[in-house]
Amino acid sequence: MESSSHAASNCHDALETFRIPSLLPSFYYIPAFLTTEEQSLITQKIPPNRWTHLSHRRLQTHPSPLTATSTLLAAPLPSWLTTTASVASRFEELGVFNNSPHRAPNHVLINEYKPGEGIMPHEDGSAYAPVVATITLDAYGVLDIYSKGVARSENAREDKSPSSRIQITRIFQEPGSLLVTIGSSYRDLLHGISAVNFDETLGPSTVANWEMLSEETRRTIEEGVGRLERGTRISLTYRDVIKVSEIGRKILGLGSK
Ligand SMILES: O=C(O)CCC(=O)C(=O)O
Ligand SMILES: [Fe+2]
Repeated sequence: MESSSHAASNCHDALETFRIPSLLPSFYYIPAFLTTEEQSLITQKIPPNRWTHLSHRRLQTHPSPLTATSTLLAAPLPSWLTTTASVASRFEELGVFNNSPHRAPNHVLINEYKPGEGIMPHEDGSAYAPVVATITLDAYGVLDIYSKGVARSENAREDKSPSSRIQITRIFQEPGSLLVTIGSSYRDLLHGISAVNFDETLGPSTVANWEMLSEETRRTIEEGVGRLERGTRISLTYRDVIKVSEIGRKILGLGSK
């Protein structure tokens, strides 16, 4: 859909260089956003006592989980999430949050996936402005992208089964990379990570950002004939929660840290 690139570019000029060409116009892949050293600086700062254990991954939320009404109690993000490797400044340079209400992230989810773990296809929903900046740490990831529509079926009930969702493509996330999902890609598509120990059939025809991967990554995948063994991947997803309540700051005395 080359014709839509101009409309998408006006506020995200710096990001345009990194647009994944074969997808809807609002996925951007920035390889080597962080060096190996910068990745470990961040990994070392992740607090070991903040994990919530879920069935197929573990999760932590900063500065705090949203309330039942999808509201963030105002509090700054911990500085290690914004100043380490100048992450927040690098987002600014790229204009990642230029169009979001607070023009900067105010919420970060940290997910850790061991080999064989993943996350079911889902959408991130309307609590957040439609922009997510995902940093991949330590090991590669493969994000499966699905349309919200379901495959046609003779049996209407079957339409609701997860297997009938239409997988559009996959995005390969190298360690240290940044993936930015904006606008229609955020609103109109689902994403998930399959709970496998090996990814199979990786290659130019199945990975949307194949041409943007390093030669080393492509060679490794080719040597494995499209098969790659998962390691333990940590993802940091930076978001802008739309509703923010100052009550947390005023009454609970939060935000002074
Ligand atoms: O780990 C990822 O890259 C995806 C995480 C995710 O989709 C989520 O937390 O909503
Ligand atoms: Fe998600």
